[in-house]
Amino acid sequence: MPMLLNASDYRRRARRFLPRGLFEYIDRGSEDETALTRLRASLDAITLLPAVLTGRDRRDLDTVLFGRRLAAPLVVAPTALAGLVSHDGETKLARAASRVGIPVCISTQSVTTVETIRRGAPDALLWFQLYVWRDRALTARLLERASACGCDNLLVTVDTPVSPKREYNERNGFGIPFKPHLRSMLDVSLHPSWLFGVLARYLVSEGMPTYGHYPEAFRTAITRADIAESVRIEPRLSWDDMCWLREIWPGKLTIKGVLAVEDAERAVEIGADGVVVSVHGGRNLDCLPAPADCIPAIVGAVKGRLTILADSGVRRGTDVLKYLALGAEAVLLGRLPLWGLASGGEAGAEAILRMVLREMDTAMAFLGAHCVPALRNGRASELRN
Ligand SMILES: Cc1cc2nc3c(=O)[nH]c(=O)nc-3n(C[C@H](O)[C@H](O)[C@H](O)COP(=O)(O)O)c2cc1C
Repeated sequence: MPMLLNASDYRRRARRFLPRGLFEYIDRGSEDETALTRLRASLDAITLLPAVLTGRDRRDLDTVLFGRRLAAPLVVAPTALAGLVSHDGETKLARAASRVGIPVCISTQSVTTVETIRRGAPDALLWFQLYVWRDRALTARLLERASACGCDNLLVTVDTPVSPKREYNERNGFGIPFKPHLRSMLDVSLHPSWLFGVLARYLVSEGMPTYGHYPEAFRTAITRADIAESVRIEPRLSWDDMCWLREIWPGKLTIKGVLAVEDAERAVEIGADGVVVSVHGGRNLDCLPAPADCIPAIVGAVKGRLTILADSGVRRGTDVLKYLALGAEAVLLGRLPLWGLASGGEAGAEAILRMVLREMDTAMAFLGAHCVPALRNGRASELRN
């Protein structure tokens, strides 16, 4: 087994294990992938200023988020189809996150239902990510299920009104439901470990994997346009919908995909508890600004009235520290846990999370920051180039 010492090692291993269509679905961006490049450039441009001679030799990463103590200011981000990366992948991610002491956010578009994930990971801190479906009654029913499973934070994703343009998915024949064609069949057959270790295990148990939360009729009769239409992501989503969700959702409400100060202020007005400053990992609109460039203004406007989370582009513990130093209270990790999952299942997901924690700890030692608030309040926040 090759040494997996950083995120690139895990990514390389994931690339070998996964069919190309699935690997690229996870790895790549949209259109010309300039958002991906911008994300890295923005994080790389940030420097952190250390405090020396602090007289301390231990760092504490624990943090209080939405009133709950966590082992670290990290969250496993919602990622559609994580269950394709490893058999039962979403439950494995939940168990890995639970062992590390951080929450995991289940996607509306997970392969495995929230009920099954809860059964497989009874101690996990579960959050739920919502794509609002056109049929609000079906949407409300889905939320009841998430709440009944103990999901205590709802992340409503508002940055995906339409399907992004990801040309490689079309070229690779990657789509849901999976429609076999020559290229994708060849791709799968060239990855026998995935074919037998993941796909075949679904085929012999529950059949072809698909979106587990979608109504039975949608999953079995995809050609029935009326059903597909009812669970289409609502393209006309508005602040009224957020008010409706605030009324019906009993837990914390966080809006994911906010970049403008005005939108963060609206989030406060409708009674949201948090926002995620995110560009969806550079997977949606290719000309969005980088979150690092948006966080300071949002923090300046709404700090103390909203919990501000961030994601996109994190590949090192130092990237997490940079988002924290800009004022985010926690950071979501999307691709990293998936690469860990592909590399070594549940143990791989846990290992990559622990690697990020170690990288954070080492960097905090260099920075003279003994705890997470010290990063936010200390010299590390006087840092932008
Ligand atoms: C394969 C994949 C699937 C994703 N699916 C969802 C999703 O279903 N809902 C959502 O809100 N965000 C989704 N995202 C975005 C992540 O939640 C997160 O914003 C992003 O991955 C963070 O960037 P990073 O991957 O660079 O860490 C997905 C990301 C990836 C990589």
